[in-house]
Amino acid sequence: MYWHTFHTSNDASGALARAVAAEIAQRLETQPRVTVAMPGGRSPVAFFDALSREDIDWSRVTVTLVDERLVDESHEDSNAGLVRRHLLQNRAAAATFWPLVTDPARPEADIARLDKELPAIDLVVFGMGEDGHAGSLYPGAPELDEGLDLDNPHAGLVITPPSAPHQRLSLTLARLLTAEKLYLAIQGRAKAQILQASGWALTGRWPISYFVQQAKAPLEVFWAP
Ligand SMILES: O=C1O[C@H](COP(=O)(O)O)[C@@H](O)[C@H](O)[C@H]1O
Repeated sequence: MYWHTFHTSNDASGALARAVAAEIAQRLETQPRVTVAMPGGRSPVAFFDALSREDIDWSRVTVTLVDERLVDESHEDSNAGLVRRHLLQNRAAAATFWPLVTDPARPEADIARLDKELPAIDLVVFGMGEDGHAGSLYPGAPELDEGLDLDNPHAGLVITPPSAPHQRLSLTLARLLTAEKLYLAIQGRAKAQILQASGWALTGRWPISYFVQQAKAPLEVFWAP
């Protein structure tokens, strides 16, 4: 795990946008397309706005999500809506968006679609809650073991968070760890403490620990107090 520490969340968002854009540009030199899975929630707005202005060949970039709430895209809590409003703008308007949820009433149909059609993910940018949830892999969710099972053959699953609104469709840990690089964007001392503690115990109490204690994909942390 590599930590990058910044004075302000704006500094962290700008640096993360530059790092992700540089990684995409470098990959586009040797591969035809790049696919990036993005976070939702409240935190990524400044990062999305900065990344949308980066000068890369967005026409060869596919953007998908790490997780999505089972709501219509017009709902204020939709992660797809957030990506459309803040990332698929400016230069990034040329990117292709690959939504996780097309019918919130039938997530099992979207899970089958993910298994068949989700492109290979090159990069993952994700966030973490103060309870240690990563993406929508929530502690205490009845489906958590399935989501953390590295032998789970499915790309996604429905998650029922015990302490947050909406059922979710989340990519599985197994699928997220197929990425070649992981970027974790977090803010605040409480999240930093959880992340540090998660280095000591691999536990469903802090699902983030499964990303910290793995050797498949390098994890870069962008943090500001
Ligand atoms: O519910 C979610 O929460 C996490 C963390 O969100 P944040 O706003 O506290 O950073 C987020 O990464 C995830 O994609 C989202 O659906």
